[in-house]
Amino acid sequence: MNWTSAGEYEDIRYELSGDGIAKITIDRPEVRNAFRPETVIELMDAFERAREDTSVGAIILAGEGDKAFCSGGDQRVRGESGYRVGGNAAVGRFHVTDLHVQIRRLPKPVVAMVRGFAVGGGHVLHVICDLTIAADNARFGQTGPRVGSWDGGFGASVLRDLVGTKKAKEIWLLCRQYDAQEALEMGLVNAVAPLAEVEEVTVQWCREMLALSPFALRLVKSSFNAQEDGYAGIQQLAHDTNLLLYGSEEAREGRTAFLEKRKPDFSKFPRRP
Ligand SMILES: CC(C)(COP(=O)(O)OP(=O)(O)OC[C@H]1O[C@@H](n2cnc3c(N)ncnc32)[C@H](O)[C@@H]1OP(=O)(O)O)[C@@H](O)C(=O)NCCC(=O)NCCSC(=O)c1cc(O)c2ccccc2c1O
Repeated sequence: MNWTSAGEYEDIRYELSGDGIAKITIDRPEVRNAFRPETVIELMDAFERAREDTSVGAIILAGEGDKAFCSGGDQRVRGESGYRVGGNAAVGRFHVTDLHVQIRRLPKPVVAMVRGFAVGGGHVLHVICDLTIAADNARFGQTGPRVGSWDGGFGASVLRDLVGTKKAKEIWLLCRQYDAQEALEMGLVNAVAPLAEVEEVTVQWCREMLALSPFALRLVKSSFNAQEDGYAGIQQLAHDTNLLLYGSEEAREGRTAFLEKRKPDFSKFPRRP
């Protein structure tokens, strides 16, 4: 696959396939692609770039190298109140909270391509993605309670939706690791491919989606989130469908009547049964 670099970053890479796929890669292999606040800020910028680019229809999230997708928050910059910008900011926070919401809200499918470890906050990242394609060397797990942390947000609720309550509790309470085949069997990933072929397979899945109606895919994603994300999810689905209403003659009559300072005439539009 020939990727073209399309953005200048320090901790990540942003690349385009040329046929509608953006690939965002966490590029910190020396720490198994752990993220620091700066990494998350760059990831958010790249996801926004992919969202705004109308030539992009699917996004791959990956980690550099074969050893890890992502090992979660960089423990070297973890402070008393979160992760610290520059490693020494007086007050830290969880920048990743906003990234989770951004990936859920992004109206294009996001596919995690997992090679090696997806653990801790790195595991949560793949859980939040719409699909996961795992290499046969992938290993999954939560590590929070081992390092004095946990994620009771999407990292618990969406995980439970995927694998069921007992299994989700097992994953969090025991901090075990699971291989790619076990992950497939429990519904944590969509497919497993040989390490050497995982990118080809991931791109193929993206291309299958690129051949489909982009607006239908947008609605599929927001309808799943509507149930899982409560009011915020309903808001996303409602606003997405309002985009469709805006394109109708009926809605145009309302806007045009306002601009022409007359009463709208909706009489010609059916009151659908
Ligand atoms: C990922 C591993 C299983 C890999 O093991 P392996 O044996 O292959 O490699 P090493 O252990 O030798 O690691 C190589 C090298 O990388 C460094 N490193 C690895 N992970 C991290 C990390 N997360 N932070 C910093 N550095 C890391 C390691 O120290 C080595 O460095 P050397 O200098 O010695 O070469 C294994 O490495 C592993 O288990 N890593 C830790 C995984 C982990 O516990 N992650 C943090 C979980 S908590 C979290 O991620 C988290 C983040 C958030 O933002 C949250 C926000 C809100 C709520 C909760 C959050 C949250 O829980």
